[in-house]
Amino acid sequence: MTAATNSAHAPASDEMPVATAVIVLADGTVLKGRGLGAEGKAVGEICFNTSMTGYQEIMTDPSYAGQIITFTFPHVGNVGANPEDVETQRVAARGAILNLDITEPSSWRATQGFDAWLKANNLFAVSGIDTRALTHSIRDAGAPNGVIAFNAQGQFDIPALVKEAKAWPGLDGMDLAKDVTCRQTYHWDGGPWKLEGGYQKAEAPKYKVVAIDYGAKDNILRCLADAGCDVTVVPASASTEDVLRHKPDGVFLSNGPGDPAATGQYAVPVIKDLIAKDLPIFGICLGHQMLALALGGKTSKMHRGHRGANHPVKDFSTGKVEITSQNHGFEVLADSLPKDVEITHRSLFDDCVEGLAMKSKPVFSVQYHPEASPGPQDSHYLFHRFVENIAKSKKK
Ligand SMILES: NC(=O)CC[C@H](N)C(=O)O
Repeated sequence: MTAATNSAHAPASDEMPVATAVIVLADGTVLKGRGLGAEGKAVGEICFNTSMTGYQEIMTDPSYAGQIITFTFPHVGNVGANPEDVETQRVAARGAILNLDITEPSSWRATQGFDAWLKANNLFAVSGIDTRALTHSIRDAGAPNGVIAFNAQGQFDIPALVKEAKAWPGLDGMDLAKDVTCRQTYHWDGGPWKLEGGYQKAEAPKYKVVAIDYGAKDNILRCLADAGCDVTVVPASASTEDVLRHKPDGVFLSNGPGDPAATGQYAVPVIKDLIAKDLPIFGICLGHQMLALALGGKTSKMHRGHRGANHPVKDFSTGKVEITSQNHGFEVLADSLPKDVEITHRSLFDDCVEGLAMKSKPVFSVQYHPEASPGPQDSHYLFHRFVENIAKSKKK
């Protein structure tokens, strides 16, 4: 982008009494708006998400570590925040870029305003930005690095912020799973959410699953528990022995932030060992990418990535199209996959690999988010596919 832009719905920057927040991109572009949440600043990759709901789940998805999220939907914050709609307790995203100001929360579930929630989580946000223009620029030029800064007095050292944005190395080659993974092994015992009574206890589990946490969203763990898995969560650095000690019937590889090639340095050898043990394996997003690496494939950074809750994906095993929730900036390169791996799912937007499976073993993964949260639940069947694989392999 070359010029400062402001929303048609918000006063232009020169009419604004004081711009209390800025977005400063590495190319020197400055976008001015109103600060929300906590005062301070953060540097990261500026991406966009097209979901119309679920801003709290998006902000708490650990896969957004190192990223500042532009919400293309203009009304963000209008149903407030509550303690249930979070995907992790430690927020990893670095900030939010909004078009309209946050209004008073209007939902029976809200316990606080989104602004207060951002502040309580030490997150920086800016409203009054022409998010449409910013999104078009990301679409055309790729996701830029930038700084989000909120200062109530409107005092910003712009050249220093440009320097900071330029100096940030970017997500390519960055391992962030080590920052967001759990510190210790724990047992997951949360179940699905019901309108009456909120989160339930899961039904009596049938199978033991170890979930390797590279930055797992809680709803994945809830979906595994709901499908009949007794889930033990281990840190990203867990060794093969650490995983096998729990005598799992199956292993789950979680989503997570950063570059799979960087995270794979320590995770891929463990995944290779687990494949060799013939354990049923299911991977989601970063887990899918690292499974591909363990199988001999390659990943690379996408131009703008896929982030939203309306991405059509085709499942070639059934011929069905499902509308999926997505959040990825890296992809598995189809041509890099060995013969024993088939591509099971592809994006109907750009043909990108969205799922793969080994032909000879009960090992499969998807690039998108079947747990939704937010988004449609078309893909929940994958948790049952994993459990069926476990049931079959136990019968052998
Ligand atoms: N949601 C995820 O697991 C994201 C995976 C990876 N960090 C990517 O951006 O592609």
